[in-house]
Amino acid sequence: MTKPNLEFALLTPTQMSIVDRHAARTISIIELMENAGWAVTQEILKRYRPCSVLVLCGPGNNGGDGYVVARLLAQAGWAVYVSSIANPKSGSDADIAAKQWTGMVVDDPESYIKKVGLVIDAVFGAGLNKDLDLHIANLLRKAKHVVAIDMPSGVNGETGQIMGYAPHAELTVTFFKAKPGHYLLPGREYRGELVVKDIGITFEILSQIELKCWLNEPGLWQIPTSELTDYKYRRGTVSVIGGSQMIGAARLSAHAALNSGAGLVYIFALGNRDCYSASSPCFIVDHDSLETALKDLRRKIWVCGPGLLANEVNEILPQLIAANVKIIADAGAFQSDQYDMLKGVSIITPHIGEFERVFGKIKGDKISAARLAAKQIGSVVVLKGADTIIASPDGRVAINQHASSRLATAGSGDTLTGIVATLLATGMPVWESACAGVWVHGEAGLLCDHSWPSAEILTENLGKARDNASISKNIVNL
Ligand SMILES: NC(=O)C1=CN([C@@H]2O[C@H](COP(=O)(O)OP(=O)(O)OC[C@H]3O[C@@H](n4cnc5c(N)ncnc54)[C@H](O)[C@@H]3O)[C@@H](O)[C@H]2O)[C@@H](O)CC1
Ligand SMILES: [K+]
Repeated sequence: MTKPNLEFALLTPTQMSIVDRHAARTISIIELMENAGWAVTQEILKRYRPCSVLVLCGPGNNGGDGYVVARLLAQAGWAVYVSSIANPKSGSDADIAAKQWTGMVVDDPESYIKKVGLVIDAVFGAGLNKDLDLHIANLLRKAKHVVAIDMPSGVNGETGQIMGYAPHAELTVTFFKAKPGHYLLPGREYRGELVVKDIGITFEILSQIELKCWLNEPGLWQIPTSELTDYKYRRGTVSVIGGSQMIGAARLSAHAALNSGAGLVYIFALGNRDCYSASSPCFIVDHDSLETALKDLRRKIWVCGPGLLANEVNEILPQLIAANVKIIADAGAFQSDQYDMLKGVSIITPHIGEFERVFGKIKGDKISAARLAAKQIGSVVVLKGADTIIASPDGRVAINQHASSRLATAGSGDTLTGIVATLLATGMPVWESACAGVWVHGEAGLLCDHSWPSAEILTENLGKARDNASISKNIVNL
């Protein structure tokens, strides 16, 4: 069993409170709060000129951090006003921090919030457990420049969903590890610049937590690099089912497989064979039956779905599943709400519309929905979007932020299937192949020198994108 990656681990607020409890054995909460406040203050001093500041403090430890920031900014000579949105519980750590604030406490934050140069949002952090009251929302709504401690109040740290209201922060400073809500939409759009600060909690504590969620970055997975002794079969063989009518999608997928490093790419055409043959001298277009193709033990990776009609998928997919090959299913494979037909594939790559067609409307958050779907069909689910989620049936989830709107073009999904197929063909494990493929896809878009690449142009950048993903990283492991 490989050790979980610590560098890119994301912690839910619940996991973070477990970390706090373990940390409290060696470092007191009040000390952690002092460190947190100090860390936030340093980041503010780096970015803003001295100005008047209103610190909005909630009743919990997030508010406690706020009182520390207020004290340290005042010590630095800033004009600081504090407003207690709710008083901390008597004797609590936040209460201790509040008592150390001896400056101005204002009862009418409304009259200050528009006048001050900066608002520090220390209302709620990890402890947010219900929608923001209207009066808190209306107050925060008036703030112009906001620095959020841990999370903009109202952003759910686990799901990124907005609970009633949340301010748009320019900067969010969080502690020890980022939270999924910092990267999931819509939360990601509310947190501004994100800084993760060490506040004295050691990484060893993470061995007490069952890590389940990561940011999708190189180092979470490793892509094989090219070697002197490479030969085409070692690079990997990818086979793509080509539709009889919509022949562009399978070709894009096949091109993406070739350009991301597959040694051989076959197209098994269900019609229009000559068009497939003419489209690239590098494709091998099958002339024999599917049964014969599946007997070739080197052809273990198949793409099924791009450009396929429902009846074509219904005919081919069961044969591929029965042959026990690894399948990446996309597009045409998502035309029915019978998810049972996907059992036996390795990876599915639906966008939200396709996902909901197969698994039903997403109720609640996307991570839970993708995890459940992965479990239901026993396959890795790549739920595509601006915050693509890659969920494994064993519960692991990666959130991808390495992408841009350059990927929002027809055929872009077909290229993703080709990349993922190539990586799977290298022998990488399934979830890791999907994660790495999503990152490489995003990188191919970012490498374009303009904002509007076609899917064909994306495929041209894939070799370089794969190289960039392979650049060795120092991986921190327990
Ligand atoms: N994670 C860490 O290592 C550390 C965390 N600290 C801070 O502690 C915070 C977490 O502290 P807490 O667990 O006390 O949680 P919070 O400070 O986020 O708030 C919890 C309190 O707010 C109430 N509340 C939650 N949502 C509400 C709503 N919508 N309306 C009204 N009341 C609501 C809760 O009932 C509870 O009383 C973190 O966000 C961080 O800022 C630091 O102080 C120290 C170190
Ligand atoms: K906050």
